[in-house]
Amino acid sequence: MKLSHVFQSLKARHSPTRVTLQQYGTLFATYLGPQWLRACVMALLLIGSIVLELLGPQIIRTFIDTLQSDSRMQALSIIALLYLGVALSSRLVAAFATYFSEDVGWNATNQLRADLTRHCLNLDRSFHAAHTPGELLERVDSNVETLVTFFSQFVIRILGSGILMLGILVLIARENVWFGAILGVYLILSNIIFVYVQRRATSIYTLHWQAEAELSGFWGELFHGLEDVTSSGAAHYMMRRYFHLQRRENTTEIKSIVFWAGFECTGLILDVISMLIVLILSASLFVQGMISLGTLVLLLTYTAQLLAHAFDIAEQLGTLQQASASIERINEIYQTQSGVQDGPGVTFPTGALALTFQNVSFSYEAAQTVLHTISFQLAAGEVVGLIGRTGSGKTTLMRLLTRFYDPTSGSVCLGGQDLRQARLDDLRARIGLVTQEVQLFQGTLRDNVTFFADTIPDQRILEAIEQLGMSTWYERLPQGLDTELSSDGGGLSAGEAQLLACIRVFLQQPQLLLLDEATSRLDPATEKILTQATRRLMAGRTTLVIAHRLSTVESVDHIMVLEDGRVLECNTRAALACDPTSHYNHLLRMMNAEDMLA
Ligand SMILES: Nc1ncnc2c1ncn2[C@@H]1O[C@H](COP(=O)(O)OP(=O)(O)OP(=O)(O)O)[C@@H](O)[C@H]1O
Repeated sequence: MKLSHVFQSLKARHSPTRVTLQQYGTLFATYLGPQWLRACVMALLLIGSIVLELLGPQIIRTFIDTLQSDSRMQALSIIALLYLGVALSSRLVAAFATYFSEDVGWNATNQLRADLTRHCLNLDRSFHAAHTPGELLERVDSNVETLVTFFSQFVIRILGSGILMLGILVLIARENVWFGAILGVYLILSNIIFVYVQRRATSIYTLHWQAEAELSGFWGELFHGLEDVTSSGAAHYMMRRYFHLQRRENTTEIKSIVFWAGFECTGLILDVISMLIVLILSASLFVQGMISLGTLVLLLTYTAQLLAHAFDIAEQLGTLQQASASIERINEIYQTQSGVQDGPGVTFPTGALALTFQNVSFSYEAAQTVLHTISFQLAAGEVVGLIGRTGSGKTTLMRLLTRFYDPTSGSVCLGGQDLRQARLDDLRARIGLVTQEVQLFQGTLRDNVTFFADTIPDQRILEAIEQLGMSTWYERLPQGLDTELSSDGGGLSAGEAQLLACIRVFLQQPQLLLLDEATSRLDPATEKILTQATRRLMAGRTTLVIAHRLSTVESVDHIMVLEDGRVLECNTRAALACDPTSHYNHLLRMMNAEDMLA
């Protein structure tokens, strides 16, 4: 059972935020269930340490009572040694229990993190447009991190302390019912207070994490756009924004600290009052001769243990508060379902795929239609050049093909199959995409072209480089496939990054190719290699190329001109070039005039 099942019940709740006991239970069952053997060892060790801790005061009582009635050294020494053995074993067992609980906690959270990452990867573009990478990092990593303690410490300490306190209460009640009753009332009272505080604190922690996530999101954006920020002298404004977000994060953190301090103080006051009552009561029972000195010490030790564990529980409730706030924030992501759902699956033909847009309209937001009833057809293997002003909808059209979004109305068919019927993985494996901004990763050239897939042999990569006509460029790289690249470009120009993307796509062997030409000015050598590589990539593939230069569309079969999300004209390149009334012809004439002027 995966996280989706855990949170399915959350969706049915009235409040989208508060986590119920049942849901905690489901979470534990999901992530601790597969580790049941370790969890059992952990529970056994836990019970062992509890029994040993309960034994300690009993041995002390026997020691004191023996000392008063029969002071033989041998008996006393045996009792003292027994106490030492029990105390040592108790520590040893507790240490093993902690080791197991940490191990179980890490395994559980690693699994949770993997489930959450997978879920985020499957969400559509509108989700990623609404959440910055920094914010997602905060949720997938930091929020899950908080749950390590929840899965490990929480179980061992809350459960352990709870059982221990119950045991102590029973043992105290056996000695004196009144004692048991008073301490029982104390526990119920403190429990009510803890539950109340827990409910209040969750919203405070949530606010704090929201502020933290915003700050992380800001850092992510700042470091990603560092070049733009510094070159435009905007560092000062960005720092102001940073201070604003930092102040908000600090304020919420202070609130949560103050709240927690108040909570601890309440616990402390309750402890002092309880200890005072116990002291007065036990002293009067002893003076009246109703209990022995050993029993008096036993009662006081048990009471001290009881209060210490009640405080420990209070501390652990802090973990629970943080955990519930984390679970809520994780749940928020988990409740988000992708607008693009997997289809039942279809069989695509082999080779290049025909493409049909039928009355396709699309809007990112309901109020603004970006594409208006677009219809066109491309036969298998044809190449269409898309031209149009900025904002005319070229990129959006491509996004519909990769199903980053689905059309608001109409349909897109590839190889005669409606894209919505296809499985996403299957569809995307058939489409090669070269975008303007190629994302590089920290790693070698090999890692970057294979997306870290170690199943692709070097020989295949080198063949791809050769077949794309990029050998001259490759030979210039200092360490060949081992050349280290970094996510900020690592010394590669925009054109070179597109070369790298061409290798990626070539290795993928897609049936449909989508190219978004780099807008930045390329040096003539790189441009030549890139032009050759893209031509070879296009061979035998249906291709849609967003062209920012007219020279790019010189070799295409069809040209489609987009304007304000509408197809202005779509025909063979030759037909449009010959038609003096066409927009393309107008652009050609303008270009020629510019050339003559130059
Ligand atoms: N994620 C988004 N959310 C909302 N609106 C968007 C989003 N992406 C693009 N748009 C809007 O959709 C319209 C078309 O944008 P699109 O990026 O498809 O144009 P384009 O022709 O590719 O432009 P360019 O040549 O500058 O890349 C624009 O008005 C743009 O503001």
